[in-house]
Amino acid sequence: MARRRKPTEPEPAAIAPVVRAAWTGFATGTGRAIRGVTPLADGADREHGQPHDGLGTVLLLTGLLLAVAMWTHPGGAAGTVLHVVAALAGGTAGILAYALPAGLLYLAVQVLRLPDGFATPALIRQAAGTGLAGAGIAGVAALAADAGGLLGRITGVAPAHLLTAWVMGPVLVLATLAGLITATGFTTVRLPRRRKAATVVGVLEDELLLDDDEDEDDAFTATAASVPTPAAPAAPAAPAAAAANGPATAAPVPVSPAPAGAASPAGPQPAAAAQQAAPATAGGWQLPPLSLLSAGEAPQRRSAASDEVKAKLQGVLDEFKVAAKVSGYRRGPSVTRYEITVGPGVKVSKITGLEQNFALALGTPSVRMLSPIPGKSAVGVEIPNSDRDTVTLGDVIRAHAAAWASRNGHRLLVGLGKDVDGQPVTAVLATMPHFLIAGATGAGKSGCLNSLLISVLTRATPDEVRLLLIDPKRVELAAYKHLPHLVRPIVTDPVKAVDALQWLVAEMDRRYDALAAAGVRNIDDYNRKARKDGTPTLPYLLAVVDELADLMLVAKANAKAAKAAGEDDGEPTAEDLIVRILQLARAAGIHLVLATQRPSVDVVTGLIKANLPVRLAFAVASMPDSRVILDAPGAEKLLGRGDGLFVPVGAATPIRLQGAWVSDAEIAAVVKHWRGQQPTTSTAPASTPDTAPAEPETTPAPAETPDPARMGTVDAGADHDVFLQAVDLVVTSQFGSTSMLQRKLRIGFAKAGRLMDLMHDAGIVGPAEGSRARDVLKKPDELPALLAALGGPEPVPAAADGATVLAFPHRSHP
Ligand SMILES: Nc1ncnc2c1ncn2[C@@H]1O[C@H](COP(=O)(O)OP(=O)(O)OP(=O)(O)O)[C@@H](O)[C@H]1O
Repeated sequence: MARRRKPTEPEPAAIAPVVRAAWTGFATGTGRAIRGVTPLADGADREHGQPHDGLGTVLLLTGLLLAVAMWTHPGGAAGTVLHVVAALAGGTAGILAYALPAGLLYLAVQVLRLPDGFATPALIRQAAGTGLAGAGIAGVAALAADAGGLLGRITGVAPAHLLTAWVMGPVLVLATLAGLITATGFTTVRLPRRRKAATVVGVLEDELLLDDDEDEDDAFTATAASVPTPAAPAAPAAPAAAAANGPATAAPVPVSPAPAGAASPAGPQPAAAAQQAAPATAGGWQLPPLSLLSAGEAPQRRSAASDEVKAKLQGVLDEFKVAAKVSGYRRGPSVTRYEITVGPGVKVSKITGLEQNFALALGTPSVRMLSPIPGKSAVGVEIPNSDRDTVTLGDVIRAHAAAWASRNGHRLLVGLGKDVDGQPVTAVLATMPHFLIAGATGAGKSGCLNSLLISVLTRATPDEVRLLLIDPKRVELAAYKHLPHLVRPIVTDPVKAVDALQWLVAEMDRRYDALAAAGVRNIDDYNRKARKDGTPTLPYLLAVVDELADLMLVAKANAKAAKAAGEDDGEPTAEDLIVRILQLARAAGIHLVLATQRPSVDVVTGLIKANLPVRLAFAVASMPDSRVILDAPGAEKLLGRGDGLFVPVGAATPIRLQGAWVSDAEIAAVVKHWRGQQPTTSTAPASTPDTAPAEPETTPAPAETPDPARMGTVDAGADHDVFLQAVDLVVTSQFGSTSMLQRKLRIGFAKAGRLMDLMHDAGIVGPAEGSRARDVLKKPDELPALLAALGGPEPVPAAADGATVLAFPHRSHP
């Protein structure tokens, strides 16, 4: 008769889930502890499943039990049990039983830290090699001293009956050696393989790096002779050599190993390695060390909170009887993406339709569904992490340490952040070739601009990249005002910002003239040729506008007011200029980064958007705002503080990323590094006098001494008459403004800019001073003699009233 269970006795069915839950909790905790001590390997969590915590924990416990049994001899009842275990192990493996716990513990750690499917071939190879070596050792031990246990008898004694011990001995030794070689790979030469983030950006970056290799190599070789030997990055090790390299290289670059926690998810490319490989100097400039950029927190791959969310999502699916399974998750820096595998015959819309229910179950409005997850046949649900990780630019750069350290890569390589898989996202601004960053206030635009600028400043000298910073908000970019990379002081006045854009258009035209004269198609070809010919190269020009709305709206308001007053002079608007640059500037090496917190159609107009395919949206207030930026909804569900959606070149779907962060202290350190540096040699002066490094805002540029000897040599070619009219206008009005010349002489901006440059060459006006009109260095009473010197008509005698008579009748202004 079956025993009746007492009413107080728990049902076995009720015990089982408790035990299972306790075991799962224990195994998960063990796995997390192991992973906390030994971080995942490069790319370990990208394409693979979760680690096997259950199997790993069983192996770990077995290894520990055997270790205690074999290596210690405890007394008491436990000792008796362990003695039996040791006897069993010894009987099976002989003397090898002493090494068995070490093997099991190693295997357990590998199973716990490596995700399913990752490094499986390597693990199988190691296990097979170890097995073969074990069989060989046990066989030899069995033949020599009957100490090989059951295993040794099978592998050594039994075959020796057939082949004799004289044959089996050497065979077993050879088998042992072969096993050891297979397991350790001791004799194989392993070339390091570079792993890259499999983003569209990464691919582009690869192409670019390869493309540039050849000529950049040339450049480096060519300059190596004329430039002092770069100071060894590990300068403390070779102070004497560094000191011998002249002033620019004498100061050793401080190199410190990456602070604790610098391990990046993209793998073991240690910061120190990047520093060692990076040349400290380039063209006489000294590049800042990457150690100025700090490391973030070590990313967490799993957390109890994420496991809980996974269970809740599964709960919702079960509740609505949808045959789908939450098969896993990827924990990114700010959100975790849960993957739902859809069962056969289940409509995907049934899952996506549960968005509100997921939000309700989790108590968060920010649920974003992806159907499907790009590259996978699964539906994604992105849920904000309760504890977000800060992604530092230092970590993103160090994850691409090799690319950053290399002088072969593109100077406009920038770190943007990390994607949901925790992989670094980088981009080459030159391929984009322009970039729109938009988001509500506080969403992370300035953080992103800082990351872009600091990325460039860690790799590019002023000979290689020049910056034009337009900051109508006045404070956002102020930290950069002392950089030698600036082509002019930071422009803070929206009206003057339009002048700066005009200058940029003129610079673009001048560059096109230079490209045409050299018979090349773009700046890269031009620089390649210049290096071969030993002539100056052209720097890239990166213009950053923070805030586009101020510029567009103020300029629009001014134009409207001028029109109302009947003064519409047909000058190009900010939009006209921006569109022109967006359309044409790429070949000239000019790239625009536009940031705005007003993603409305009057700021990000259709024309601007049509020419700006690469965009990054941070959190916005509404879906229409998201549509303005991305042509799709999604940005309204972002979390702010650097959580963004990035549309790279040619991408169909945006990449969700957590923007990289640089602190004010890091910006200050990098700017301080550059401030005050003067190159010992300069390989690439700017293309025009206008692109010479600007004096800081506080120090007005000294007026250039006019050189009368230069006047006769000024040659305006076919435009000589117009040039003389321009000189007349400028000297008479004492106003060295390019736009004034445009208006009065009805000429284009490029021509007006060229005439102004000629006047500068002739010592009539001073150098360009930001967006201000140039100083006029000639007085009206000097005009007749001046015109005569320039080959103009004979001086006209002064009028009887003493007023200067203009040598040229001005065209009437409509
Ligand atoms: N990538 C990031 N990582 C962590 N925190 C960030 C990040 N970006 C921004 N934040 C946080 O959000 C705050 C606001 O960011 P930021 O100044 O970049 O916003 P913004 O979009 O430029 O705003 P505004 O338009 O008002 O200037 C920062 O002070 C910082 O605390």
